[in-house]
Amino acid sequence: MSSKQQRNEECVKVAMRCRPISKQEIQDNRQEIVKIDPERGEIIVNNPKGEGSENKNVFTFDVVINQKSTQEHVYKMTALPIVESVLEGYNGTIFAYGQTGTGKTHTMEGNNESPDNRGIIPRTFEHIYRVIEGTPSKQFLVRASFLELYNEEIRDLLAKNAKNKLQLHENPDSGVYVKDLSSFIIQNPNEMNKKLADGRENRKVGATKMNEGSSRSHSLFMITVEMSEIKDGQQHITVGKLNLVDLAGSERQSKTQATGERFKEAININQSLATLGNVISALVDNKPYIPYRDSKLTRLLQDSLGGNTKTVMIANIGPVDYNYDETISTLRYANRAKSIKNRPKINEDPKDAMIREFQEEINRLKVELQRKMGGNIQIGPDKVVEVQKVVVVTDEQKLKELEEQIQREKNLLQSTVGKKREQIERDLADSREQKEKLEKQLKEKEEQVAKQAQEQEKYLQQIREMESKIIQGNKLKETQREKEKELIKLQIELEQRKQDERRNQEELEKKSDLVIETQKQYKNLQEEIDAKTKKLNNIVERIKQAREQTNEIHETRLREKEILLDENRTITKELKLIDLIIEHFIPQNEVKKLEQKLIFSDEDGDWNIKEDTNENHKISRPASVFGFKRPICESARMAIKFGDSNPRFRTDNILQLDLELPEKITEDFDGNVSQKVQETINIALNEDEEELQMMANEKMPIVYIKNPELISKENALNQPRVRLKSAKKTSRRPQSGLKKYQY
Ligand SMILES: Nc1ncnc2c1ncn2[C@@H]1O[C@H](COP(=O)(O)OP(=O)(O)OP(=O)(O)O)[C@@H](O)[C@H]1O
Repeated sequence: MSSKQQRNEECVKVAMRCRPISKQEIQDNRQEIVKIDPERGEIIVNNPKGEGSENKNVFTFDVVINQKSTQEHVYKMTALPIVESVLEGYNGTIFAYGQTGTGKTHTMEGNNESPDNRGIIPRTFEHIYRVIEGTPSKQFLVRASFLELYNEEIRDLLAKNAKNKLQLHENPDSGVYVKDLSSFIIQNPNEMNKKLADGRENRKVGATKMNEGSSRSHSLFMITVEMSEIKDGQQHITVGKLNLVDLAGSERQSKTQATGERFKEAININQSLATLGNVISALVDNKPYIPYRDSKLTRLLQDSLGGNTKTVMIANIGPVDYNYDETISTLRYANRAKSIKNRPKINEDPKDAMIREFQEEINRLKVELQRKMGGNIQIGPDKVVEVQKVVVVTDEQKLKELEEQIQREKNLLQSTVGKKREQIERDLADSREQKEKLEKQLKEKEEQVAKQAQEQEKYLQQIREMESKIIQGNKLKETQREKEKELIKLQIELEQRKQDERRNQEELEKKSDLVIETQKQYKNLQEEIDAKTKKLNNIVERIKQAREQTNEIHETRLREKEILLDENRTITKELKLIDLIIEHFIPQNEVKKLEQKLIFSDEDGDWNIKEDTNENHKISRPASVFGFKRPICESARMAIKFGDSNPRFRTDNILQLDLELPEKITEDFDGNVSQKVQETINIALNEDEEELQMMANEKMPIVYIKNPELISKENALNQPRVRLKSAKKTSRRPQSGLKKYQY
């Protein structure tokens, strides 16, 4: 936003007015909860249910008006500066807001009981015409319209048929306007008051439990003041528009006990007021979208809230405990509205100014009149142009001169006619016939003059009528107005300074509150930081301890690993020896046979001999021989024949027989190992350690070591799982001194 725009910014001025306690409230023994300090612009509302410092609500406004203030004071403090601005060409809005029965209509219209009771609207009328009277340098055209917004429908209160509903329209130049709304040119305050009274007659008013004569609609009295001035030979037109708004009261259905039509009215009233609240909030929060279109009320007030208008909001409240909630709600509403920024500017030379049209029409009529007169008294064309020029600069003096000229010409004409009549009478004797002829000519001339005079009168009448609509001040009142203007200017300046000081003070207080709050927060933060630092130190200490423990565990594990490796080496060594012995001293086919018969049992974690179910492996015996207990071979039979009582070959059942020893082909061991065997053993024992490392896999989870208790489970699990080199071959009874270890 440019600095120029910022300079033009002006906040909505908010005034608060509290009405006096009513007779009914006194009768009901109601407690007064509102205290007002007009000097400080402060209002304190005590919460009837609250306790201690909690029960005080303090608000500051640009203007606060207490219960005893006069209507004149209210006018001076709120409307007067706005009306002065409207007469300079600004737009202005004065609107009263508040709970039902708090004095909005009293503030805006007042009552007719006495002149002192007149409200803002009638005082505005007087003010406007007083200023006009004291400003002869300008011409004014004042128009008035009056409408109400009832159940979201717009009605023209000054129309012949006030029931017709009107529509809202918008155009880029003049903004939102009401189509076909009647507008009356008004020349004085009395006429204006008459229009206000006429409109009031048509306005929807009903009794609620809260207010006998409650306004059931929002009303809007619009005054347009067009001003024309000649400056440096140039015509300047400015237009000021003033909206005087009396809103219907916000209310709670529970309190008003409204039903039927009243209930519907109340819903609509509350709805449009809620929208007004939303617009205020959106403007204050600088939202990108302002919901003006949500109700007709906000559309009508669009220019007054956040637009090109100087706005005063008067928040009306009641003084007693019963209305505490509504009072606080109104004050909060008003407090927010204080921050709305408008950008008022003078409306200069608008295209559609009516005063320009009027002036042009008057000039046209005057030129026409001059032309007619000129034609009669035979004024040359050059002279007409001159007259035309004079007429263009219209004023009362010039018109008088014109009338005098007409009169002079009339007199001249009459004296000429008189002289001619004398001449005719003198010549009468000469010829009767000539006399009659001349008389006829004279009569025709007289008729012509009369007709012309009539026509001139008609034009003059028309001009006078149009000119009367344009009002112009009086020289005599000019000095008085100048003085009054000076005084008002000083008063406004003084009041503005006070209000600025108040706003600055409030801003300062807000800032110091913020500083205190920040300090408090800082203190809290410092405490939080201290607590967290303490926690952090504890955690660091615990981490340190944990690290030390981890190192210890690590070292233990390394030691355990070493031991385990050591054990592994020993086992591997032993296993290799066993392997070697098997390889070299047990026949391979026997080893294979045994391997096939052996099976590892997961249950008991040991090798068992498998039961051979293969039929082919079963020993087939010879079929039984009759007369013998069991099968018997041929040689046994022969032996029986030769008297042998136990002729069976003992080899029939080798398990019951001693082994038939093979023929001895080795020498007895005499303590000296042959060189070949010794070399083989040495190779096995000196083999690379890595190859000796043996770990069982899941199928072979058992190894035999000397000290299994030295291997922790953890270590065992972390060992690389390597299948025993000759697991099958070595899976036999362990060497003495080795113990079974299972991973
Ligand atoms: N400042 C005041 N001094 C004396 N009487 C007042 C004042 N304000 C209001 N009253 C009286 O209180 C009554 C209610 O006031 P008024 O009708 O103006 O309220 P309202 O806010 O316009 O109500 P509604 O919203 O229902 O139209 C009227 O009788 C009025 O004369």
